[in-house]
Amino acid sequence: MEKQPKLLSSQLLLKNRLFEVTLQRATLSWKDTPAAGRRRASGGINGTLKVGSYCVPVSEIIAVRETEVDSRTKDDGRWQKMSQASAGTHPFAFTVSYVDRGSRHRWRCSDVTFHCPDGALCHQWVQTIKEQLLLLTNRPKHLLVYINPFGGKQQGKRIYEQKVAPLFSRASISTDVIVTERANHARDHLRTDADLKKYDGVVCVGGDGMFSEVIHGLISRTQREAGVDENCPEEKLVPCDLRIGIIPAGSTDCICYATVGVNDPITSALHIIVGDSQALDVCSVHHNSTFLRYSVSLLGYGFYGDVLTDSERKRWMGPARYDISGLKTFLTHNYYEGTVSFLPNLSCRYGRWQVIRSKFLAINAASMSCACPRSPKGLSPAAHLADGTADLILVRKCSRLDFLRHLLRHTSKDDQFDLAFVEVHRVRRFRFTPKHCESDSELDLKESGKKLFSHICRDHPACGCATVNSNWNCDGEILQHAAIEVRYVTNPWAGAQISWLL
Ligand SMILES: CCCCCCCCCCCCC/C=C/[C@@H](O)[C@H](CO)NC(=O)CCCCCCCCCCCCCCC
Ligand SMILES: Nc1ncnc2c1ncn2[C@@H]1O[C@H](COP(=O)(O)OP(=O)(O)OP(=O)(O)O)[C@@H](O)[C@H]1O
Ligand SMILES: [Ca+2]
Repeated sequence: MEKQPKLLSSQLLLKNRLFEVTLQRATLSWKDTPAAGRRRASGGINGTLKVGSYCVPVSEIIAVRETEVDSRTKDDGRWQKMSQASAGTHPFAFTVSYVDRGSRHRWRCSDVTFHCPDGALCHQWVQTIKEQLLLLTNRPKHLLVYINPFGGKQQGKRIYEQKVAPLFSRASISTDVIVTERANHARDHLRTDADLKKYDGVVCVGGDGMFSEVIHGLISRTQREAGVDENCPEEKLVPCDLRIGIIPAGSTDCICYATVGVNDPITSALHIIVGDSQALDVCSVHHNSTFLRYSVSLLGYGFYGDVLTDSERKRWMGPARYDISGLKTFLTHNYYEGTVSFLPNLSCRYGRWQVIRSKFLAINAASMSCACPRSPKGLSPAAHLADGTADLILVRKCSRLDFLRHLLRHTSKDDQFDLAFVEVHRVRRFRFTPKHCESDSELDLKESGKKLFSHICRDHPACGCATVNSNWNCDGEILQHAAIEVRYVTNPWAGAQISWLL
């Protein structure tokens, strides 16, 4: 193997001890020098070389700067007193901020300060690291940020200002920040007003609903500019070339959790800074030939539709609304009759549609795992993020106790699909027609002012336990139609590349 030359190698002081510091093969490393005598054992970062040795890939360096030398310096958040001798022999210093990978996918920004014997050497280190950082072309420089001040526990603004903005500024990322004033403010601004050429990405501070606003704004704008008709289900959409980042500040945060592994604002900010990206599946939802919405996480009819419908009236409760509405919906135990048709993801290009007519407690299409703090492995743990398919989970009518067994398995290691009344299919397209609008009378019913959910189930006139139709929960938004057709909007064979996370 060809030996790559060291870009830089010097003996520098770190916390009053001499370290051999090298920059080589896009990695900054430092290790105790033999002259430094016996060392206490110390844990490594980002892959330990050995005791007292550390390395950080340049791709995980956030920033480097020359530092004022005081006889006291701050390392790892603690004040260290530099000995007079060290301050005298090494009066120049530079600080490297880097990603410190913690446990369970949690990232933090740590600082390490190296002291140099002369100013020229210090300057050379800073310049060389800066030059290496400039080679990383996937990092964003200008971002457009939308903050939903009312998402989740209404902490979006504080989270951004206290945890995220200081990191963006340290990484020399410039931002235009818009605090939204109404629902769909971000979507409409992206769709028509925003000067997108100025930015390398769009960041939303909020939950899944804010991410949904951003993808709707960006996808619609891109299609309009390319002359693609979103209402036509057969049209192939043009991919957007802006990346989208999420700073989690919502109630479910499942898109963030399922892509990053944790819903932590600092971790997400660091992923954005280092330019990480992840393709996501996006599916389009149509009713007849009318475009309704795009979805990236869950399309849920029955249980999750009813939870959402009920929870919207309890928004003031914050994230707890889902637990209260979840309990209420569970106790109500509604089921819905209808026909699900789907195109399985088989290797044959012209697969056959399968049709299932039944009574369902829930019909869930998970385009990704939908992992979230309530369910760390998600609704469908094996669903892929960008394969052009969804896992269609059909939960047929069963007893409350059986449904509880199914729900409980979302919170444990047990298989939620290994139950007689649950089946799961990996699909590229699907349709649903509720029994009561099989003749396409749904719209007429709505227009004549009859609320569908006020209909009493014919099977249970006495108890009134079941309504005729549920609503679709589309990434946390209620759809206006129960009869829908869903397809993955990009090439079903290559996987979707429509939107991607920073
Ligand atoms: C007994 C405990 C069972 C716990 C079962 C937990 C399953 C949780 C599965 C969460 C799946 C989230 C899917 C993501 C959907 C997002 O696009 C959307 C927008 O953010 N969020 C929701 O719709 C928000 C959906 C939130 C749903 C919460 C459901 C809570 C059910 C509670 C049932 C209690 C039964 C207790 C009986 C004694
Ligand atoms: N300024 C605003 N005023 C009122 N609603 C807003 C505002 N900005 C955005 N919204 C709407 O708030 C809704 C919820 O936002 P968001 O997704 O951020 O939080 P959440 O619903 O609590 O979290 P999750 O979607 O993760 O469950 C979205 O539908 C969004 O359109
Ligand atoms: Ca998928």
